Amino acid sequence: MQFHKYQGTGNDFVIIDDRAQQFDHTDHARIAALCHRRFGVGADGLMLLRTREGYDFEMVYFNADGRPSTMCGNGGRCLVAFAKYLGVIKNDAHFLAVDGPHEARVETDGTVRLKMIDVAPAQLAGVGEDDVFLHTGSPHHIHFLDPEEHHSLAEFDVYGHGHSIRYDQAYDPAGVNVNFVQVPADPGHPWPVRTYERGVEDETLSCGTGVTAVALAASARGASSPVQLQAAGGLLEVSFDHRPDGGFENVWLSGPAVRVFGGEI
Ligand SMILES: N[C@@H](CCC[C@H](N)C(=O)O)C(=O)O
Repeated sequence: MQFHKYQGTGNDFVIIDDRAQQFDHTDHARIAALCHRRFGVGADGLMLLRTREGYDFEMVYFNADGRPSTMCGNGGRCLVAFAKYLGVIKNDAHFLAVDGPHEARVETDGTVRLKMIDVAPAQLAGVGEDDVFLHTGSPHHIHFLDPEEHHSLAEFDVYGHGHSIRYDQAYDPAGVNVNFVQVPADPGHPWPVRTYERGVEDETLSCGTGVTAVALAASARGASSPVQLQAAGGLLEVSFDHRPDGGFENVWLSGPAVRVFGGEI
């Protein structure tokens, strides 16, 4: 069986053209083995591109632990680039993912823009206003670093703090992804973000639904659409409109999505 390796700002995926539905999606141990960084191909997740009536394709997503999960924004963007590579789409896509239908577009420079689900208002997720929760297709806890306490996100212990919030009782039993954000000196500058991902159980270089959640949360702190987010693996952009109820609509995530290599498994 052929596989393809893609990455979107360093969030990397094994992708399989499963239009013939020959991949055993119930074999979670095999999926985890393929994603293993030493014994497998190595990836943050695995996706199947399947056919689906009424859509260009269906996205079936698994985390690196081999289990199916909620929406993956960078994965969705990579799968759109893969659909173009296969000739399943030209530049525009309409596909089905676990959180519902999505539109997407591949721009001439290769940037892939993905429309995300509408998002409910941010909820406070701690004692102060530095912690909020948003569901952008996947659940995200966002912590804004206190500039008095932490001068640099680069030196912050993302694994240690992320792991403890991910397993906090408040998020039982599903758990949560955890994003740490440094407030830039000027809200028009890129917002530095680092993310601990559920299902990878480690920091990843970028998380699409995560930076989307950060951009929406940052709008309460002076950021206006479009917001640029500096993930460890590259730059992403999120645009959105405010809804009268405090939620968000017309949310678009944009950035690069690149084929790295392919092979046989
Ligand atoms: N990397 C993804 C998020 C993937 C899902 C996440 N690990 C979860 O289980 O919630 C993204 O780009 O959004």
